Amino acid sequence: MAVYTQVPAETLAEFLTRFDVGELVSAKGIAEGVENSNFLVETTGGRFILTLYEKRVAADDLPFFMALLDHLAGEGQPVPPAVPDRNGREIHELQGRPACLIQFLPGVSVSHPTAGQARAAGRAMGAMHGALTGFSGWRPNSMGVDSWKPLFERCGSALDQIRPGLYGQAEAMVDHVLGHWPSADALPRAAIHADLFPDNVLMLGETVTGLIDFYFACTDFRAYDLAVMHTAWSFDADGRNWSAEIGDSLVKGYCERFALSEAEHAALPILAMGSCLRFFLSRAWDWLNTPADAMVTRKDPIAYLNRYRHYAEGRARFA
Ligand SMILES: Nc1ncnc2c1ncn2[C@@H]1O[C@H](COP(=O)(O)OP(=O)(O)O)[C@@H](O)[C@H]1O
Ligand SMILES: N[C@@H](CCOP(=O)(O)O)C(=O)O
Repeated sequence: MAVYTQVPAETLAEFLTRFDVGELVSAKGIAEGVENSNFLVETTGGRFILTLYEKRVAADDLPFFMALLDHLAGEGQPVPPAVPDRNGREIHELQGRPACLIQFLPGVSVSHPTAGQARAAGRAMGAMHGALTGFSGWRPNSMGVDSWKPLFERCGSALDQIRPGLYGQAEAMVDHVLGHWPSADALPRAAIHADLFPDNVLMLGETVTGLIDFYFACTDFRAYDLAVMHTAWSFDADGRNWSAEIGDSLVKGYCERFALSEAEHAALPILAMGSCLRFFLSRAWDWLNTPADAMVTRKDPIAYLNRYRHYAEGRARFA
């Protein structure tokens, strides 16, 4: 459960008076998510998501995320922009944290996507990339390739507390990925989501109703976004089994909406290995450093070591 910061009902009711959204009816902490504190807020005017930004989201980055969401919403993409207050402000402070009131979108995130759902999600990413070609905002990837070795070093030998021998395995992954990563100008760069896991795609049946959680969005290789999606969607939870059907459906759907160049397609395996390393490292760090009293379910880093091996050994491929 991701609620790091509690908001008393009186404080929330007072906060909502800044907006034209009616009066507070109910508020519930949201179980899903690991990064921020999220609440489902009902008012006499409708439903909203209240997000308090924690640890990895820097307040200075919020204007980029909000501009990205406003741009995508303006292009008709299914994303939830922030609700402005009566003075047009989207970014606020609540309980000492940066906070936004966000439009609520219908839909549920799927745990076991079908091929049809994977294809729809791939299409949604392709359409989002198309809509972002006109977006000029820029943000470096704070969880990108330059951060991986420092993060590995910060985890250090404590990795062996997660599983004996993990430090050496992680070191080999870092060496391989950094040694084979495409040079900065080798592939097209653009604004990307960078975390489009199934839990960040809301669906009703095979229709995508929402793309959410843009708080890792950044400028990076565009094809890296598809690689992240492939690593997140086409395996079972512990990363032991890969589904060619799901993986191929994602890529097929994506290419129905946005073209992949030959160079991007050829780079997908190393981009996927980089994605596995990135999520392995952030999960390992969180595993070792999440406060004992945080209402959050830690995510298993080994599931990303397992995925990495599939790509490294050619058992997971790109259509
Ligand atoms: N705009 C939204 N509309 C509907 N539900 C949302 C919206 N934003 C977030 N949620 C719900 O809150 C959960 C956590 O949000 P998310 O942004 O993924 O959190 P975190 O940043 O902590 O990972 C989502 O899985 C979803 O259930
Ligand atoms: N998707 C990442 C963690 C980031 O959490 P999210 O809830 O913001 O998607 C992972 O699974 O490690």
